[in-house]
Amino acid sequence: MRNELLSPAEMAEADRLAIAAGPLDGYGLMQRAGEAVAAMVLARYPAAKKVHVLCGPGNNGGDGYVVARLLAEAGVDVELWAEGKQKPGSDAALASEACNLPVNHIGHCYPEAGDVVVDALYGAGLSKDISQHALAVSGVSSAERVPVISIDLPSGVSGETGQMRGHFDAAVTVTFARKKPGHLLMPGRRVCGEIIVADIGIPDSIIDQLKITTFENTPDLWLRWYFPRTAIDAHKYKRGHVAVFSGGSSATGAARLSALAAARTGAGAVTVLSPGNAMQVNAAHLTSIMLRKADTIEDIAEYLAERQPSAFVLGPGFGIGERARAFALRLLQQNRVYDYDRGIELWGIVLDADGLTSFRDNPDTLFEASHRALAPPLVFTPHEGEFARLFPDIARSKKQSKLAKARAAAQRANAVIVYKGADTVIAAPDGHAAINANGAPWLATAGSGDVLAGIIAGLLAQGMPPFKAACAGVWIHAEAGRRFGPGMIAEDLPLAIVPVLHELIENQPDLR
Ligand SMILES: NC(=O)C1=CN([C@@H]2O[C@H](COP(=O)(O)OP(=O)(O)OC[C@H]3O[C@@H](n4cnc5c(N)ncnc54)[C@H](OP(=O)(O)O)[C@@H]3O)[C@@H](O)[C@H]2O)[C@@H](O)CC1
Ligand SMILES: Nc1ncnc2c1ncn2[C@@H]1O[C@H](COP(=O)(O)OP(=O)(O)O)[C@@H](O)[C@H]1O
Ligand SMILES: [K+]
Repeated sequence: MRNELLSPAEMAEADRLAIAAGPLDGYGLMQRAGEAVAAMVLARYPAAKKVHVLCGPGNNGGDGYVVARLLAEAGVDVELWAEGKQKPGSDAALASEACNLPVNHIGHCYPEAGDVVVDALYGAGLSKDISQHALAVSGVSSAERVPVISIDLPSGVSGETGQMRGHFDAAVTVTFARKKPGHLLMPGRRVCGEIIVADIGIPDSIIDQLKITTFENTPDLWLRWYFPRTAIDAHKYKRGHVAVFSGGSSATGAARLSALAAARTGAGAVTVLSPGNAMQVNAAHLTSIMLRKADTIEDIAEYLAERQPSAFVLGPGFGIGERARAFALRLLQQNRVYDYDRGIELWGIVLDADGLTSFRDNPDTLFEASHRALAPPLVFTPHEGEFARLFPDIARSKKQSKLAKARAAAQRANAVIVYKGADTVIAAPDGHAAINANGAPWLATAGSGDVLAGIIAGLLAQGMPPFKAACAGVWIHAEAGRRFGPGMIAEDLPLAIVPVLHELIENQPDLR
């Protein structure tokens, strides 16, 4: 499955290249788009009393005229409703000329129960708020439970940002060639319904020419080439050793959740680094996970020299303040270690929660350390609040999408950013980014983020490159939560990832 996400500008470029390469011209692509939508409507809604096709002035509307013509030819009762002025000579104008149905003004459209609405008002060209008339049709459709089939995007949703300027609530959205970021980013994702990607004759070779750097986060992105393989002669330290910093005696649970998750993800050994005052409570709750005292910078230096762990988690339940800053900066002083034989980084750091918030007053000290030439691979896992503390100006931007914000932050921090939420975005400093879409609201439970940090560290420790480790970690975490469903608490998650891992490995013969 191809999982590139195309911005509206990239889609327009694909369109241009496809038309230049032939054999289809713009009008031909529009016919194919209309055919795909009409076929879907006929297959899904064979008993529709009436199909209302709403056409805007641009090419989205053009697709709509093709749909209306094809459905009418198939014997469906079709009514056409339009708004806006078409450009004379445009493909859309040609499509409307080829459709002989009477055109009514959208202001008079009142769909009734049993009807179907095809929303072909605005797609990639959305440039302002949708009209009151369009909103009224959307409202009546929802109230009457009339299914809306949106062409390309629910009108009002930006394909670039997922932001909405008034909107339709689609049952199905049919888009072309590839999904767009707006199909996966909130709030747009909420109103797309089922998303169908139709092939309209733009070949993969054209998409390849665009050098796309935005992807839907699916296993295709990281499973085949990057997922850790466990060598037949592995021993525990060869499988990676994760160290997780614990908070003080009343805040140790978060670190243990991370530690357990790292171990379940396949790290061969995991150690909780605990303040002296929390050793007792940690010891009482750990079995396979090791425990070691780490109160000072010197303790960390000693540990680093002695055990050479392959990944750290710093932040969950750690406490905000000078100690977190000092520990993080000490880890960042350590040089990266690249194993040229195996082609892997030998260690990396996941900074989460308090590890991020501790730098809110002076994030530049963190960024200076992360930009040092030999600094180790870094993954930050902020939720929205933590993101705003570290990157307040980026967070404030009204214009930028969550995708653009995560990219800007990754560049500034020279770290992989996992900008969490229902539409988690993973972005790398080199501009690659992925949007995650397999989660479920059950994941919004205290400690869930701590588990995610542990999963990512577990993968980093096994030599997975940081962007791929972050993408895989987010997907596995989301998949485990989605499958577990209601009633899940963070304690359940480390065990819930096991069947997900089994399935991934089953589906990839050379990982078995
Ligand atoms: N390969 C492909 O990509 C293919 C794409 N195809 C289809 O083309 C679609 C993109 O077409 P498009 O570029 O003509 O843009 P579209 O969304 O029809 O709107 C542009 C017009 O609407 C106007 N307008 C915008 N918002 C408005 C508002 N809220 N309220 C009122 N007016 C508003 C805007 O006005 P302006 O900003 O110019 O003032 C302009 O006149 C794409 O989504 C897909 O369906 C297929 O044909 C097959 C191949
Ligand atoms: N509505 C949702 N749908 C899918 N995933 C969600 C949703 N809400 C939260 N999540 C995920 O749950 C996790 C919560 O992490 P975080 O906010 O750090 O929680 P905590 O600090 O309690 O561990 C993140 O991975 C986030 O992406
Ligand atoms: K639309």
